[in-house]
Amino acid sequence: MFNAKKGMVGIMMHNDGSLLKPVCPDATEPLEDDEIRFYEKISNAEDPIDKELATLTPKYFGTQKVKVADRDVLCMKMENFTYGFRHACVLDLKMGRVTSIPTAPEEKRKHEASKYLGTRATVGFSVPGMAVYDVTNASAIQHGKPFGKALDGKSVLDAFRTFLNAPCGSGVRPICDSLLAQLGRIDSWFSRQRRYKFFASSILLTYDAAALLAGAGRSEEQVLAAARPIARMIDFAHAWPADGEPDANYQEGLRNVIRLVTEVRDALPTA
Ligand SMILES: Nc1ncnc2c1ncn2[C@@H]1O[C@H](COP(=O)(O)OP(=O)(O)OP(=O)(O)O)[C@@H](O)[C@H]1O
Ligand SMILES: O=P(O)(O)O[C@@H]1[C@@H](O)[C@H](OP(=O)(O)O)[C@@H](OP(=O)(O)O)[C@@H](O)[C@H]1OP(=O)(O)O
Repeated sequence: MFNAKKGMVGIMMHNDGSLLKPVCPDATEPLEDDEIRFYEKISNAEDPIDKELATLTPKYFGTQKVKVADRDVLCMKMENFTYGFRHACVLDLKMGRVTSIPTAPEEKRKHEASKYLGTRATVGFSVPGMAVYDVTNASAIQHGKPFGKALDGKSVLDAFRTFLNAPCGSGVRPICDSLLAQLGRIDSWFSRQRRYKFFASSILLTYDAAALLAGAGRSEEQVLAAARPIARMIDFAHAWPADGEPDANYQEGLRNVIRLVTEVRDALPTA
């Protein structure tokens, strides 16, 4: 259960269905962890840009200490987008060509710059994880980092097709449309904000593929109500002050994510 590398546990689920994300292993109080400070700031914000940002992330429910094998682990409690899903599909997109903060030690910068070159250099993001329920073959697939490291600017489109269950045809269209509308809100926020540059931060895409099992004859509203598609920003351990500049590193990847989902949608057959 402990992650030997980071010396801590992975994400856990609370009895009420929310997520418990362990924070920096050395932090025993919330003020010692950057990501907690970030969520506290935006969830109590008066500033309109910060307030809007809070609507583009999971809802934050504060912190909680959790006993794991006799250790007190400090966790953030947050909204779980896949709670209650029967066939959860989850795509984690780590945004930006550059994923280390400007003051990171050279060794860390070099290590980060050496990974996921096939997608970072072409589409400006990487795919550290993807879980899909493949409706056509009735099988659940879980891909880790090696899958994302093997992708390039062309094959990443196939990964999006697989993730979106494109072979299911026109039933997938409302899911794509909903994801695109939500990604558009994130893009709009980035076009106006000049407060942050995010490093190694992700966009999470989720939906329940059980919505596609019922077959033809369902209205778009019925598919959407069952699929509950979500596109949100997650993972803010490395938020950096932007000093009045746009976050071009994140925006490049985001525009390509929007392009790829649009390409999958536009190639679907009409109903
Ligand atoms: N709000 C959420 N709802 C549903 N699933 C989530 C949510 N947040 C995170 N996850 C799942 O947990 C995974 C890890 O999340 P996150 O990147 O925030 O944690 P992490 O500890 O920084 O992970 P890593 O170090 O592997 O990047 C995501 O890829 C996703 O599968
Ligand atoms: O070893 P990897 O696969 O490159 O994964 C890294 C790694 O977990 C790294 O942690 P650390 O070893 O620097 O503590 C993560 O860095 P941050 O915690 O600073 O974000 C990286 O994000 C991981 O990279 P990735 O998930 O992109 O493969």
